[in-house]
Amino acid sequence: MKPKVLITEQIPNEILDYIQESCDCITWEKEGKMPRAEVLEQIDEVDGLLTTHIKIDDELLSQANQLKIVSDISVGYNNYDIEALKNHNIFATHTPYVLDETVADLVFSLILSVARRIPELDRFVKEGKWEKSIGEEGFGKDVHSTTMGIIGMGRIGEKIARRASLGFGMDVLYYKRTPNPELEEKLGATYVEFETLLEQSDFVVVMTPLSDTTYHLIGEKEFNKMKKDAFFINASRGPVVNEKALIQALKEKKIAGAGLDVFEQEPTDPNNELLKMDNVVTLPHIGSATKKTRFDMAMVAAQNLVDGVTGKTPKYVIKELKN
Ligand SMILES: NC(=O)C1=CN([C@@H]2O[C@H](COP(=O)(O)OP(=O)(O)OC[C@H]3O[C@@H](n4cnc5c(N)ncnc54)[C@H](OP(=O)(O)O)[C@@H]3O)[C@@H](O)[C@H]2O)C=CC1
Ligand SMILES: O=C(O)C(=O)[C@@H](O)[C@H](O)[C@H](O)CO
Repeated sequence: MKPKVLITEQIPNEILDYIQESCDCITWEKEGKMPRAEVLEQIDEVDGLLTTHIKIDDELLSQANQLKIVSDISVGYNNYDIEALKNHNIFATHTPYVLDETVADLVFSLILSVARRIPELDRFVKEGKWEKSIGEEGFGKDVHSTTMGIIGMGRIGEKIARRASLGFGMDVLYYKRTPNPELEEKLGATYVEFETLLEQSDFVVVMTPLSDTTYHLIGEKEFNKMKKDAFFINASRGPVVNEKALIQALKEKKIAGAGLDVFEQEPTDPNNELLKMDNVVTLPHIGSATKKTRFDMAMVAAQNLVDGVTGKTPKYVIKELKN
C-alpha cells in the first residue's frame, strides 16, 4: 500500500504527478488553502503533510497518529513548534536556496522603489499631474555608492550583498550573531555591531528568520539610532519589526521611508497607517512569487515529502531537528 499524504493547497499538476507516483494524495480543490480545522480532521490518517504556514503544534501533532513528515513550501518555518516536533519525533522540512536570488531581486525592487519614489511618481504621471519638469519636490536618494546594512546575513542576505557590492558599488555592512569572514573576503562586506550598522547605513535591510530572538528586534530604540535620511526595508517576517514603532518613526521623520513586503498581521488591515504614507512602499508578501521560483519551491517540498514517507531522510530537514 502506498503512503497517504495530505496536500493543503493547489500545486502544479506536474508536481502532483510526481508525488502520486509514490503516494495516495488527499488534495484541496477549493479556493485558497485548506483551513486548519479541516487539516485537524484529516491528519490522523496521513503519513505526510505538504503545506505552507499552518501552525504545526502539539494540538495538531497529538492527533497525527501515523505522520512521519511535515513539508513546508517555504524557507521560513516560524509556523513550526520545534519542541512539539521533537517530542513527536516527526521530520520537518523547508525549501532553502531555491528562492534566494528571487527574494534578493525583490529586496532591491523595494530599495529602488522607495529611494527613487517610483510608485508615488508613477501615480503622479497617471493622474495627469505632470505639467512641467519636476523640481526638488520630486527628487529621490541615490542607491549606488551609498551604504547598505544587512541584519541577518544568511542565504538571502548574501545575495542582497552581492547585488549591493558588485552591482551598485555600495559599501556593505552586516550583522548576525556569528560573523562570516569568508563572505567578508568574497564580497568586501564588513562585520559591524548591531548599533553601528543602524547608525551608519543608508539602507537598513532586515533578513533574519522570525524566532524568539528576533521578535521585535527593530523597535523605537533602533529607529532612533538610524540616520534621518535612511530607508528601512523588511522582507523577512512582519513581527521582527515593532510596526507601531515604525509608524511613529515615520511620522516623526526619524527615518526617510520604508519598503515592506511583510506585516505583523497578514493580510494587513486596510486601515493600517503605513498604507497611507507616500514614503512607504507596501507589497503583499511576494518575496518568492515568480512562476519559476514558486514551482521550484513546490518541487523541493514535494521531494522532501516523498523522501519522508518512503523511509529516506529528506534533504532539507530544518537545522534544529538534525543530530
Ligand atoms: N518576504 C518573503 O517572501 C520571504 C521571506 N523570507 C524570510 O527570510 C528569512 C531568511 O531566510 P534565509 O536567508 O534563507 O535564512 P538563513 O537562515 O540563511 O539566514 C538567516 C540569517 O539571520 C541570522 N540571524 C538569526 N537570528 C538572528 C538574530 N537574533 N540576530 C541577528 N541575526 C540573526 C543568521 O545568522 P546567525 O545565526 O549567525 O545570527 C543568518 O545569517 C526566512 O526565515 C523567512 O522568514 C524568506 C523568503 C521569502
Ligand atoms: O519562503 C518563505 O519563507 C516565504 O515567506 C515565501 O517564500 C512565501 O511567502 C511562502 O512561504 C510561500 O507561500
